[in-house]
Order: sequence, then C-alpha cells, then structure tokens
Amino acid sequence: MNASASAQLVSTSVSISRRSAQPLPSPALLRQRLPLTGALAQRIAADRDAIRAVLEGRDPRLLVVVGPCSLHDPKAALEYAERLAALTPQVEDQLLLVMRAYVEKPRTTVGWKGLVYDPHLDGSGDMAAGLAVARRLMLAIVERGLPVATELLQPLVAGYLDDLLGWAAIGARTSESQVHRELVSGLDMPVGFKNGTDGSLGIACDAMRSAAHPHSHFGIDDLGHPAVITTRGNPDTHLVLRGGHTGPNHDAASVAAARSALQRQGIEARILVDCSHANSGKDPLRQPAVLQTVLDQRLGGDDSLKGVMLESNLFDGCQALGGDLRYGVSITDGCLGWQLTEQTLLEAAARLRR
Ligand SMILES: O=C[C@H](O)[C@H](O)COP(=O)(O)O
Ligand SMILES: C=C(OP(=O)(O)O)C(=O)O
Repeated sequence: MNASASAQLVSTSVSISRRSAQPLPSPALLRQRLPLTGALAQRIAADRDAIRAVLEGRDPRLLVVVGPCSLHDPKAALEYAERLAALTPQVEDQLLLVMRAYVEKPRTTVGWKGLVYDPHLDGSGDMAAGLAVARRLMLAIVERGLPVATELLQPLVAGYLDDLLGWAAIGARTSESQVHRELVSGLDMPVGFKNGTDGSLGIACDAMRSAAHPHSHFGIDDLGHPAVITTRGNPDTHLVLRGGHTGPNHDAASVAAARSALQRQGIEARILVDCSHANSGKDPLRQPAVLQTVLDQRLGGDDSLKGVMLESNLFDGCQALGGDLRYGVSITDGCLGWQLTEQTLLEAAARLRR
C-alpha cells in the first residue's frame, strides 16, 4: 500500500471511530524500571506456597485477605501496610494475613475505576502513571513483609503486576468471563473466583474447571506485542462466597450448598468467605459478625472453610470522591476502621487458639 492510501485508511478509521489510542510502556519496561529483587521474588514464591498449604489443608491456619476496598492514596496504604505487618506476629500462629491491595475496581455502571485507571482521582485517566504508582506501591507493601492480594480485572494489566502478587481474585462481575478464566489458567498463584452478583455458584464452579485447563488465547507478550499466549492450567483456584442479590451466603446452610455444588463437579471444596459485599449487606461494621459465623463453622468441624476476606481501612466507612478527602477513608465501598480490624483479628486468633 502506498503512503497516501495508508494515510487515507487511517483517516477513514479515525473518522468512523469513537475511540483514540495512546501508547503505554510495555510490561517488561515497567518491570525494568521498578524491579523485583531476587530475594523478594523468593519471598513471594514462599508466600504463594504458604497460601496453597492453607487452601489444601496442610496448614490449619485461616487465610485472611484484609485491607482497603481500593487503594487511592499511597501514603495511607503504606501506613495501613505497616500496621498490618506489625499485627502479623501477634496472630500468625492462627491467621495467615495477606494485604488486600486492590488497584482496579469493577463498577456496576460507572464510577472511579481504581488507581491504575485514574491515579490523580480527577478523571484524567493517566494509566501510564497509574501502572507505575500501583507497581511501586505493591513493591513497597511486599518490602514490608506482607503478601499482596488484588483483583485482576483488565487482563492486560496483569502482566504489569502479577509477579508481585501472592493471591488474586476474579470478581463477581467477571467470574463468568472466558477471557478471565484464560488469564487465570496462566497464573502461577492461588486465585479465588467469586460467585456471581446474583448469588449463582455455577459460574464460579465452571470458572475453576475452565481455569484448570490449558488454553491458547489472545494477549500481549512482555514487550507489549500482540501474541498467542499458551497456558498450562491453574490447579490452585477456589471459591469465594460474597453473597448475592438474594442475600448472604456465609451461613452453614449456604456453605453446605456450595460444598455440594463443588463436589458434584468433582472440585475440591475450598471456600473463602468475603465478609463484605452482599454478605454484610454492604454495612462494613457487620463484617466481624460474619467472621464469627465462619469461625463457628470451622470450630464446628467444617474444614472446607479456608479463609475470609475483610474490607478494612485506617478509618471506618467511606466518602464520596470530590473535594477534600479525609485521610485513610475509602472512596469506594465502606470499610472497617483499623481499630476494629485489629480487635477483630486479635479476637479471632484468640478464639481459634482456645
Ligand atoms: O467492591 C467494590 C464495589 O462493590 C464494586 O466495585 C461495585 O461497585 P459499584 O456498585 O459502586 O459500582
Ligand atoms: C468488587 C469486589 O467484589 P465483588 O466482585 O464481590 O463485587 C471487591 O472485592 O472489591
């Protein structure tokens, strides 16, 4: 094609398109700018093994994924990480603490989509900066000795961050997506699939079976080039119960139903309960009560319940994005403040110890 024909093709595609494009650094370039040291990479591999051991029942502790609904302020996120790291030695005989470090948010319709999408919180969508801020922050959390957990939402983002993760979630809005199942089948870490927002368990069970299989799928390679990605299948997935439109699903009857649904499909019953979202009726202060029901069931002999998730921040509640933001308060879902979080986790460890 000569130059004028190709210019015409470009202008035609621009005139009929509702989108524009700006380049981003490749995953390899960002990793090179913000590298993971060999010692930290080994720690992350050991953290993944420790989480696997809990999920497989080789370690009797309770996995606790705890932290903000979303990270929007690196300073507050690091203060939170320091508090969680300081709490760890007091509970680690009973609880395996992993920090929730969510930098992408799936929205029901529209809203702030997380630090990687909009790090300046002003709708400018500076995703090149967002990726760097998120990677730097996750590295700093890992350096403080904590395993990092996140939701993987946009598959392209995974390549920029996945070397830093100990655990990942596929959210209620994406568990049914083939693209996300393919992504998980290539990840070398434990991954939780959430039940659907309507409470359906079937999509998460299907997701676990699909992700356990090898796949070939469209993606980008480390240099950012379009590529055929070939995966080996991920055996380390599990179900996350988060409740649904019809109500919570952390009670004994719902957990038994989930266990049967998994067993019917030949999947090992490994379940984590999200104490927030529809399990708390979106009231963050109800999370400790949800956790108690999980402990009741575990202490009553249910060994399919491997862990919990709590949405927690420096301070209780949430605030609308805009104007002067209060330090340490969520700008997405409401969270349990640090004081109550610490008390809840200390009490949970004490109860399990007894
Ligand atoms: O965890 C966060 C929210 O529940 C999820 O992102 C959906 O939020 P939205 O319904 O406010 O968009
Ligand atoms: C969005 C989340 O959860 P869910 O997918 O269960 O709504 C979340 O944990 O932030």
